[in-house]
Amino acid sequence: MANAKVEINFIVGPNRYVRDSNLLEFPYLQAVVTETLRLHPPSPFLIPRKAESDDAEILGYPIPENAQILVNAWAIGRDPTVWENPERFEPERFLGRDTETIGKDFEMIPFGGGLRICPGISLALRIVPLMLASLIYSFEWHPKNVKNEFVPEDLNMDETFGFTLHKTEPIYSDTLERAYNYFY
Ligand code: HEM
Repeated sequence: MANAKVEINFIVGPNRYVRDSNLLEFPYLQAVVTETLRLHPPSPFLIPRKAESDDAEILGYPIPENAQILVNAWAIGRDPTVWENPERFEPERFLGRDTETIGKDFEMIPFGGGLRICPGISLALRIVPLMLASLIYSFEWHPKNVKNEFVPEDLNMDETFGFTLHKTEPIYSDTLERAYNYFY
């Protein structure tokens, strides 16, 4: 977050708003978003498929006709044969890499792939960084543990699986509460 904040402050300067035209100037922030989508894909099993015939085979496993198929996008993004230190959050691994390859090279498929790839991918890859950049630029974020201390290692990063993936224990933030009280 500190790296992203330095990058955003450098480009946006004081007393202004983050604009969508700034996005190409935030390579680190873009890498943070891509790394987040790799480790925490919001749709961990994509949208279920159905095998339409009985002659399908995947890696030698026969797939019965009408079987419901879930693609584990969460596991693909953490495949140790593809990713170095797969469990580590390292945005640097994406610096200099083109996000246009998401969904095409199948190393990570947070938006699915092929004919039924998420049609909102282009919008999402602009709106999410814009929103995140605005939040980082406009607020100080200090996630606290139950003892009201900021200890990054204490953050519970467990996830609950379902049609969408979410944090089991929400991040509490004074800033979030202040922002909420301000608006409501
Ligand atoms: C970070 C944001 C988003 C993520 C991670 C995401 C992810 C996905 C995934 C994984 C699928 C299933 C693809 C598959 O099964 O192969 C999907 C489908 C879809 N998404 Fe998204 N999506 C996002 C944002 C959006 C937005 C902004 C829109 C629309 C404006 C959108 C519209 C759709 C639609 C209509 C489908 C169904 C496509 C079909 O079945 O043919 N998504 N999305």
